[in-house]
Amino acid sequence: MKPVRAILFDLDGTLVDSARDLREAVNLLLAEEGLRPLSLDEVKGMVGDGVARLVERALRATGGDAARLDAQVPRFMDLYGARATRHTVPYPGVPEVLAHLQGRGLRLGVVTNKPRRATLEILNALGLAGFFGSVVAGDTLPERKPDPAPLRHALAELCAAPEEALMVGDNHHDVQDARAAGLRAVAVTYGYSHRPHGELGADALIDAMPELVAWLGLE
Ligand SMILES: O=C(O)COP(=O)(O)O
Ligand SMILES: [Mg+2]
Repeated sequence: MKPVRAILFDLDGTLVDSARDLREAVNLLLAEEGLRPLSLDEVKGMVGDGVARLVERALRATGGDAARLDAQVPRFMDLYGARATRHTVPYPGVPEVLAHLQGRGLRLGVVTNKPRRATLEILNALGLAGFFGSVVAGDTLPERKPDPAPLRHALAELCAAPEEALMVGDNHHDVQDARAAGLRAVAVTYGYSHRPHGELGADALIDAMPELVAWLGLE
């Protein structure tokens, strides 16, 4: 097996814990619609497939009208854009691991279903942007994860072949699209997976980002 030379990271639930800010924005939208607020766990169960699916799931779970998504999704983005970095933090060890891997010469990228504007705002605010040679967001291409196109796009930007690349994510989509694009996959157990971790089909499960360095043999 070829050594790993490029790593693509999912954002929400893998690099950053963004659920509190997402919850606040969702609950403001729900309040405007006269609907009940969601708990943090409910929101975690709805993240990972892009903002349109998050808003749709939030409305359905609270008895709202998902027929006006065309207006509700931009409204959510306005509400979220104003508070995307209030409580959002990197998971333990993430900045240190990214610095270590970059220092070892690995090429790093982000592939997320979150829209680009919020993605860049978070990466910049948390001091993570400089680690990544490619950032492919939910609206960068017409396709989103689990379609393998965003992963392939990131690999092309990093000049890396699938056989020498690894995807690290929290969701079955991340593992699924890594497989579809011919990459190895590591899943984190602390994120927002909607399925039991053992069923994700990843090459390895890690409970914290520093375990990735050991798994790669790059201590
Ligand atoms: O669903 C989203 O908006 C983002 O999710 P991801 O970073 O886990 O792809
Ligand atoms: Mg995720």
